[in-house]
Amino acid sequence: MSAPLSGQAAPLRLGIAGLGTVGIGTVKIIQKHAAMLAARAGRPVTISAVSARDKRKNRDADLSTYAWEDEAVALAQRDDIDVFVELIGGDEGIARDAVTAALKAGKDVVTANKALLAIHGQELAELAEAQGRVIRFEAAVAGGIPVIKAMTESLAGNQIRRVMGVMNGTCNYILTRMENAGLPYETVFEEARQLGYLEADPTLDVGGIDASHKLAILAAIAFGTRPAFSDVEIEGIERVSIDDIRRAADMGYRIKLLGVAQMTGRGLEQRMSPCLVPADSPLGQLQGGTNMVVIEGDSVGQIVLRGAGAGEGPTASAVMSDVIEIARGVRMPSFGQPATELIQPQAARTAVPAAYYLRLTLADKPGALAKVASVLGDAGISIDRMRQYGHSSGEAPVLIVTHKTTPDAIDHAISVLPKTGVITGEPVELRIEEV
Ligand SMILES: NC(=O)C1=CN([C@@H]2O[C@H](COP(=O)(O)OP(=O)(O)OC[C@H]3O[C@@H](n4cnc5c(N)ncnc54)[C@H](O)[C@@H]3O)[C@@H](O)[C@H]2O)C=CC1
Ligand SMILES: N[C@@H](CC=O)C(=O)O
Ligand code: NA
Repeated sequence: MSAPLSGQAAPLRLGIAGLGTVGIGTVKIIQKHAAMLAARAGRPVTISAVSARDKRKNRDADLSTYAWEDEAVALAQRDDIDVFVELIGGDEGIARDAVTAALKAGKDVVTANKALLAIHGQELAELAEAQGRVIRFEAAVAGGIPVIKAMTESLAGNQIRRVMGVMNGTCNYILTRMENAGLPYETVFEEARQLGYLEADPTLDVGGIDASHKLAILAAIAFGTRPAFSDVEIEGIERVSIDDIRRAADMGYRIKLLGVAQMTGRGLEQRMSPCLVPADSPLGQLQGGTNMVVIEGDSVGQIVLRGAGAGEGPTASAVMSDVIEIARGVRMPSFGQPATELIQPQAARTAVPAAYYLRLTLADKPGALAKVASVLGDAGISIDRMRQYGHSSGEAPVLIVTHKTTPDAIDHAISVLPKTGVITGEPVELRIEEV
């Protein structure tokens, strides 16, 4: 009887740079499931060498049998590795240098680095193709959710109409915790910091940048365009107040940091902003640090993927899916088609009509509401629902849900409203996304 395939074939040898949450998670899977991985990959998956900033640091895995490199670039160029696994992070500096060095040295690359891909993905994918290598990044978008493979493989027969989702677990944790515990943003932000949820630079999370990196990657795959992170219209969650979360809930909505990408006749729309979604929709129901990606294809209809977007196990699970794909000999182009064929997208600000949520604070005097209604009417905006809240001071909080209107009409109305002299404070305007 012949020996099993995994016993015959040469091992796939990895060099892992970055031994933090994701790096150690990846080492653990390889150590724990060696036989299973070999069977599935058709060959053993081994680690030849590793690299991180501090060799002496105590880590939650036995690394004693692997060679150590102080420099990630040196690791990337070693003769005894086939795949360079970049789990350091950052769009510039060492991660970019090491990935470039690996590709030039003829290695395949697996990375979880969404910032690197969103900003330098085109250049790296072209380099990989020129070298006859692959660069794969399932972990970079929505962590453990297999969204890259879903889009590049399972949905490859569809023209994608729209892709959207909640792709930053920290923001979703903050927003749902604010609602559930009735706490203000600042308190929950501090809680998230204590829990270790925030990136070293928290503005990447709460400023919507991390989620926008992910959206730019998905948009490139969905629409056959070069990744265009700098074209994403970004607004983070810093201005979302507990008041708006409560008022939105009163009207049957939840506030989510939602990314939406779609191709229209005007070009590629990519936006990341706090939006209202129906509380009973799949996105509205999403609690805590979970991610959700919604993909709409012309043949398949709507697909909803939900799961852990971060954390040691889920992210390492995605890294391993790429490693196994490479071990099997699958050579998938990074963005679903050859990088040189991706087109430069024309950036377009969204013109897609939507309903809007407006929260205004009116001076409590006769005719104030009539003036607001007249501004909205003049802008061609029709009111669907309106609610005035009890008040004790001379100010009256008013909530308006409009019928569908254009973003231009809303912008115009918001710019005119303060001139009526009946508005105190900044009007709050949030788009209500149809999901
Ligand atoms: N933590 C998570 O849940 C997720 C992380 N990612 C991405 O995975 C990557 C890694 O993230 P984490 O493991 O969370 O980061 P981490 O901060 O826990 O680990 C980073 C590792 O890189 C090492 N490192 C830093 N500078 C280095 C250098 N010059 N040479 C070699 N190693 C160096 C550090 O020593 C550390 O071991 C990032 O790109 C991140 O955006 C993606 C999805 C989820
Ligand atoms: N900071 C990110 C981690 C993974 O990408 C998040 O909160 O989702
Ligand atoms: Na993923």
